Amino acid sequence: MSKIVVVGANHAGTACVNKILATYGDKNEVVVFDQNSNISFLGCGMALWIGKQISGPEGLFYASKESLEEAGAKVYMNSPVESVDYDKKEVHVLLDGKTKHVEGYDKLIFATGSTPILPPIKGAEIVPGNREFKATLENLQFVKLYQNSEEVINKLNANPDIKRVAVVGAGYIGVELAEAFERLGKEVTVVDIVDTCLAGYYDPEFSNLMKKNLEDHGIKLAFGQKVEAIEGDGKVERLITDKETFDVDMVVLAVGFRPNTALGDGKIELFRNGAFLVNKKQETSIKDVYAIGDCATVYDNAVGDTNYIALASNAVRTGLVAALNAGGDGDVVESAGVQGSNGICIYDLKMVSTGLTLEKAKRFGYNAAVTEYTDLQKPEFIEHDNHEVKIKIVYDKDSRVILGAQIASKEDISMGIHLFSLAIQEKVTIEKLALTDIFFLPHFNKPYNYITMAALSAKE
Ligand SMILES: Cc1cc2nc3c(=O)[nH]c(=O)nc-3n(C[C@H](O)[C@H](O)[C@H](O)COP(=O)(O)OP(=O)(O)OC[C@H]3O[C@@H](n4cnc5c(N)ncnc54)[C@H](O)[C@@H]3O)c2cc1C
Ligand SMILES: NC(=O)C1=CN([C@@H]2O[C@H](COP(=O)(O)OP(=O)(O)OC[C@H]3O[C@@H](n4cnc5c(N)ncnc54)[C@H](O)[C@@H]3O)[C@@H](O)[C@H]2O)C=CC1
Repeated sequence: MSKIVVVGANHAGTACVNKILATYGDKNEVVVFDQNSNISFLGCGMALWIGKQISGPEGLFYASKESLEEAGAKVYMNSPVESVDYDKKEVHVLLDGKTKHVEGYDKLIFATGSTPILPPIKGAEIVPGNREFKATLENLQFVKLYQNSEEVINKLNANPDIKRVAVVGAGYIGVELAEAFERLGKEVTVVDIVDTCLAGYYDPEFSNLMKKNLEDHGIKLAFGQKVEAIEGDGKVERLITDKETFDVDMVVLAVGFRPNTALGDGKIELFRNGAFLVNKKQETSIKDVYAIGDCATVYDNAVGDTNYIALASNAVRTGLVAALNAGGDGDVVESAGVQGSNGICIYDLKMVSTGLTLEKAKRFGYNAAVTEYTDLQKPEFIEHDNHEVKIKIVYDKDSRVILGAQIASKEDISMGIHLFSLAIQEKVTIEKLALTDIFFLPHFNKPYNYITMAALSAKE
């Protein structure tokens, strides 16, 4: 019997632990340490909870210490792993945040995730040693954990005077929270250093749809501005950028995640952003040490190389791969790689994307071209609930292989993006996509649907 120690039990850790125990039963002793008091919080529900679109946070958890223990693991919560002795194969833990404890391992799996990036903004600091990203200035909020959303909600409930909220970062978290605060009747300003929103996921014409959507709902956009300082007498009063000063009562910082890899202690090879560099088996550069989820790299099929993409979907899948490799007797399972598929729904605008935008494809050196199409979801004779859909496909002019896709509509077009995710993974060409069998039923789509039409319209 071998002992597997898992550090971190959120989405990656939970998936991994459950898979090891379900697949290899009693072959392994599984010991789990997590520094938090809860696990499996679905951050994606944070905006829905804050914006009162769901009644409470209860449904945002799908696992617990008890459920992992029922599956057969030994789980220690509130127990940070402080260091690892890779030669002796031991982890050093502060059990319950108090008692020093040493646990030996045969295999070690890091699922330590990520932390919110703290940009160099005067006045924006985290209380030293605080693991819940508490800022020194009151009403300056980081948003990652369950506790963070709870704190925001408690403050808003207790202080009706918090009327003006600035969100720094117009990525996925920032845009979702902007909607949530606006739904609460707050005056919302979204600031981003680049001159658009969702720039990592969409080309400008798609980002512009979201921009307009936000503005149509009264959200103020301050794009292309660098935040220099957050000021106030003990609590937030002003947000100062290189161009403007905003009087605000709360500031939320959401400018991306940084991998949490301090336990590597300079001994494990890292990617350029500090993530644990792993191969397709989730192995790090140290034997018997694996890394999964937001603390690790992924193999990105769209760029044909290692990359960093922090998503719960990647966390779960990398957890499964590590479980199958670490839990069995020399089993070898390789990740199929990822495309960074993602989606967002703000008010009634739904946008999904996968792979590379045109701008990114060019940056990665592809001779990239695009084909676009806009049409109704269903035939014209369907007079109700029939909205326009905009699609853009990015492909490589030389190899003809599909590199990315973006779709936007008021319709639920989310399932369509999975086709493109698989197409990128399997290196499907734009010509092959044009002849792909896509069913037709007027309740759902058109015979010459926008996917086929976009592919058939490829000119270059
Ligand atoms: C507001 C918000 C919305 C999001 N929405 C989506 C979405 O819609 N779709 C999507 O795909 N992704 C979404 N994400 C991203 C997603 O939440 C992350 O990609 C995911 O949480 C990564 O899971 P993980 O288990 O790898 O890491 P984490 O969730 O960061 O978990 C790491 C775990 O490790 C523990 N840990 C860290 N260090 C130690 C240590 N030294 N000792 C013990 N324990 C330790 C932590 O307590 C934590 O439980 C969202 C994130 C946020 C914040
Ligand atoms: N729907 C989904 O799939 C969701 C996914 N997530 C994931 O969680 C992770 C973290 O999300 P986000 O924090 O929103 O990161 P993000 O990468 O989506 O967006 C960060 C934004 O901050 C901006 N920015 C960077 N530095 C800045 C600075 N100094 N000042 C102002 N703006 C700055 C960037 O231009 C970018 O628009 C991402 O990997 C994201 O994909 C989060 C929420 C929802």
